[in-house]
Amino acid sequence: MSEPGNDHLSVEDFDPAASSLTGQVDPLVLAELLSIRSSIDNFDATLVYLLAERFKATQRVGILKAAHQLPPADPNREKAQIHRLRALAESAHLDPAFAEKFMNFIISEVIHHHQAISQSHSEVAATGVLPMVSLDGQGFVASPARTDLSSTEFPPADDAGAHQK
Ligand SMILES: O=C(O)C(=O)C[C@]1(C(=O)O)C=C[C@@H](O)C=C1
Repeated sequence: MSEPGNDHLSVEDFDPAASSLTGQVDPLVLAELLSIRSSIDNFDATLVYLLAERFKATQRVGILKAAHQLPPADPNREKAQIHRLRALAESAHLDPAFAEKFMNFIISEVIHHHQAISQSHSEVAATGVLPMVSLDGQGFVASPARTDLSSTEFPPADDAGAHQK
């Protein structure tokens, strides 16, 4: 059984009834709290899946940008995104300032990933060894089996610059 906070906690180890309030509040109140928390748990799981899909998409952007030597950040795109998200947040009765802060937090993480991809792309060009970038905070994993640059996932050379025009 893994401890909470352990990096390798498995989903099955989750105790939905874990609470510091157990034994300290009316059992009926605790039951209602746990019932609401079961929805919160579903929302949180969905957030993780949504974020994972978003990071999969931004990883593709990072690879594209690295392959075409484009800068990791696009400030005008960010301004437009934040403007739109603030409006969406307002209409959804979510604090726009929170929406902006959350979005900026995600985007800054994406930019770090882009920088890591760009650096590994340069290293591939310099060494001919293809590293793989992980999105789970574990850093780079060398891939000794992949040294043939003719079949990397980067767009082919004749594609270079196609999106810069
Ligand atoms: O769309 C891009 O160009 C991205 O790199 C993705 C993204 C984002 O996470 O939405 C991240 C960094 C950029 O500054 C703008 C947007």
